[in-house]
Amino acid sequence: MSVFPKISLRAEVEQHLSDVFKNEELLAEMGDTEAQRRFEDLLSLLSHPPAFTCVRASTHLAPLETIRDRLLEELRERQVDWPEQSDVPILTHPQLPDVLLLPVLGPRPVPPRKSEVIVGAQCGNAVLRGAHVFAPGILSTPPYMKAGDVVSVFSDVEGRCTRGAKGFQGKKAFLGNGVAEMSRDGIFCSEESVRGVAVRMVDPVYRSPCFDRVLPSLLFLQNLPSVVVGHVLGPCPGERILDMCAAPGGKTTHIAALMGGQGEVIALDKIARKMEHICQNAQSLQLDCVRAYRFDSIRAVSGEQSANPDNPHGGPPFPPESFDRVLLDAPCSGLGQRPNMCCPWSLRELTSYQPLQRKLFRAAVQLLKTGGTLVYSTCTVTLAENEEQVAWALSTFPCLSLQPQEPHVGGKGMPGAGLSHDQLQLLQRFTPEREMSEASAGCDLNPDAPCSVDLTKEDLSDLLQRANGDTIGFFIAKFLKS
Ligand SMILES: C[S@@+](CC[C@H](N)C(=O)[O-])C[C@H]1O[C@@H](n2cnc3c(N)ncnc32)[C@H](O)[C@@H]1O
Repeated sequence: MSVFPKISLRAEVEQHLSDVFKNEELLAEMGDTEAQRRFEDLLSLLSHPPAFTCVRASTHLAPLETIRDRLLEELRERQVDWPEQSDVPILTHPQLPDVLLLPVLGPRPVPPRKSEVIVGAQCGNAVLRGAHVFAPGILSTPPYMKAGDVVSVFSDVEGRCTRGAKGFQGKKAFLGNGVAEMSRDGIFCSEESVRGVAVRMVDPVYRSPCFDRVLPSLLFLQNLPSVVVGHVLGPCPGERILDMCAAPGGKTTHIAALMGGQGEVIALDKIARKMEHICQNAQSLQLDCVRAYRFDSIRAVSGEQSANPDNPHGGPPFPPESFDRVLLDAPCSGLGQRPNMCCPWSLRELTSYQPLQRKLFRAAVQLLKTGGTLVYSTCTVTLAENEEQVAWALSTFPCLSLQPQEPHVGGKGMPGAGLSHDQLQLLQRFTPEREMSEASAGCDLNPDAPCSVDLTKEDLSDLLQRANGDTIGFFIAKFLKS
């Protein structure tokens, strides 16, 4: 089996999601058969990678065209690895001026070899999105594997393989073939922790360029809906902006770039070890208006109306109404992430996020200035963490109103939380099964015949439609506080 036919979920979770995706309001809108078909498409698409690799270009440092040309040059230099890489088109996006899109080619028919390397599910997901296999991701290799051996790479989708095993008979998904750059002993028997590429993928089931160390100051790998969030927030130079759940800093750095480095972006995250990623990313993208603090954002509102005397450097907690704009990219069940072949969570775990998100939302509303903008986003597909949160927010905070989003490239909100037709239109839900039903599959790139860079207008429009639709699952709501 190349890639799992659909995401594997616990029965109780699948039943819960089925109820959500076939709720009464939704059934009234599209009928039973269509709702069922969309739900099945969703489960199937979640186990596969999105159709495009999206990179955010540092347009605060160089024009988009220059960055695209530099990327093309880089890919041509890597031709030795994959000759067809230089023939893959690099698309720009008409509504996202800092985005470059590269089609992911696959699934390709790749014959598996006898020698098997097993990698952890997270590592496997990265391989399906173009990465090589790094040593820490490897769980099992053949007993005598040496550098130069050709191996087949499999993902341990259920997390059952023990590190250092010499074989594995559990559920595994084939990801493609590669060449070992390290021996088994080099990976498992070293006294220090081993880093670096252990298997270079030469014939992957899904082909997409590896962006490891490619133009690090000019490119940032980011899912398309996440780039949309930065634009929807609409930061302006000179403003003071709060990113409440910021690590690893993808959206923080985007916000800072959109402000041209002028103003202040305060980035908070609760987890200490993640803070260095925010700082490293800001540094590598040459953005010095980011201030990152380890802090629980639920407690980020200070009691006083004046600046916090305990923190002369302007860190948290902050007085109410301190920020022009607030981004709450909330911790969530992450069910929109792709590819994801297996989610082992119980129903209780899956549904545990709503209360935490509401506590964070309360702090966000307090910290936002009157007249300011609040954007709430998640990378999940459930109703409880998305539309239901919007309905709750609108009834709990009369000062909030939903706002149109610019750009709006995703679909509308999902019925089921009692929101009106007009309110749903103001929400942006990225849900890959929408692509299957609404977009034309007109310009499918044949995985084995490299696509010419000269595309017709129609091909380009089909590809962009696909890039907007076949993304990770994601949700965005924009509010004004008055
Ligand atoms: C969806 S991720 C954020 C991704 C980030 N916005 C980006 O674009 O790179 C959610 C983050 O929220 C953080 N988090 C969870 N609870 C938090 C809290 N109470 N206060 C601050 N951060 C929190 C997690 O550590 C995690 O890094």
